[in-house]
Amino acid sequence: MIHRPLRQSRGRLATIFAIILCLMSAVMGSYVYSACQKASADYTKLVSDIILAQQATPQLRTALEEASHQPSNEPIEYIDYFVSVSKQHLNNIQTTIERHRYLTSDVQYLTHHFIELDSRLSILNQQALEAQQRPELIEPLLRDAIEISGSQAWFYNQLLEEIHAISLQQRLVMQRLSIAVSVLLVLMVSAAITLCLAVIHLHRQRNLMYQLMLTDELTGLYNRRHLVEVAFAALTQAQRDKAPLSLLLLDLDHFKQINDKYGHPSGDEVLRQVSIKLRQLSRPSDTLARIGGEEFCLLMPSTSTHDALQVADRLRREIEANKLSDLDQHDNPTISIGVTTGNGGTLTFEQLYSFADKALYQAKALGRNRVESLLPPLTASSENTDKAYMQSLIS
Ligand SMILES: Nc1nc2c(ncn2[C@@H]2O[C@H](COP(=O)(O)OP(=O)(O)OP(=O)(O)O)[C@@H](O)[C@H]2O)c(=O)[nH]1
Repeated sequence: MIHRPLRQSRGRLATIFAIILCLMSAVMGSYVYSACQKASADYTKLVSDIILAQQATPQLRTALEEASHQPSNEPIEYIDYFVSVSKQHLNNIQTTIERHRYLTSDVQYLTHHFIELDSRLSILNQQALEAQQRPELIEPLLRDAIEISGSQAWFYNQLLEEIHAISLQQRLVMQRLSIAVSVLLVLMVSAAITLCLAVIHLHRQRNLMYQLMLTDELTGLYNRRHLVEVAFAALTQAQRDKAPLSLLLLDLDHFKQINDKYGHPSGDEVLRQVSIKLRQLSRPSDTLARIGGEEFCLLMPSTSTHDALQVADRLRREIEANKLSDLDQHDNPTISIGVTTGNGGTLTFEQLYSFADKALYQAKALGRNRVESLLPPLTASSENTDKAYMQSLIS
């Protein structure tokens, strides 16, 4: 049998372990959630926006270069077209970037290029308007536009490289994520198992505690607390059914001498052996309890005084005949028994007990190893009959 404090500390450990597992699961869960968000970000639209912008840039540049070789009013239109297409691409890219919050922080360092390119395109637009009045401005304007398209090409390249690096990170995150999910699953399963074990353990503890509360540790018989509870219910039932309820008080004779001669452990063994014998001899519907050192009680529902006296005498004879190997033959224990019966009246357990106790006292006084009965006043008339019957049994 496992020692009780050990059981308790095991239960506490299981609870602590379960709490730690739950906390770890929560931490892992939040990590998995954020990693999932990161890994699931879709940059396809952004990449296609950049590639479109990248593809448009050389065409615009070529058109601008061609326009610079044919001095006419047409370059202004080219510049207008260049500005509006470039602004549109920049806008698209910026909007898509803003939609991906994990990406925004990674490309933060490129933000000022956005602003710069945008403002340069706006200035170019203004200058194009002026150049309509002053044709000499067209040439420097075209040079500026070509330079801006170069900056754009560099910028788009940078962005693509950045996204490529981010997608590599994503793959890494995916790998870590799958490991984390596996760990999380293991943790959750362990937590569930530990919790189940803790619940089972607590349930067993509770049952054991309940059993300890109701039984006598030395003999395994019921204790006084349980007897009183059962007696209360049995008395109520007996009163309702107007049925008899008998109570036997059994006390080992000269038990002190056994203790003194053979020692306390042997005395304990005698108590255990006598308990086993009494349990074997009593009916399952009766309640047998150890209520004191060497004192036992047998509660017998629906049993008349006549039947109770028969049972008592059988118990007395069996205990007397039951030879215990540890003791010398003449030291074999005997018992004295006090019997009483409630006949459906309003007797309490304490009153019934005091009648049985007085009967037991009488049995001791009359020489021990015998059965005596004492009935409550209302049924006293039957007492003489029982006593006469008992006397015949004893003699
Ligand atoms: N070994 C053992 N002895 C116990 C236990 N409980 C009580 N006793 C002993 O039981 C003895 C009871 O002594 P007494 O009350 O004088 O009763 P007795 O010697 O049986 O004498 P009578 O009842 O008058 O026949 C005492 O010596 C107690 O120490 C127990 O759990 N184990």
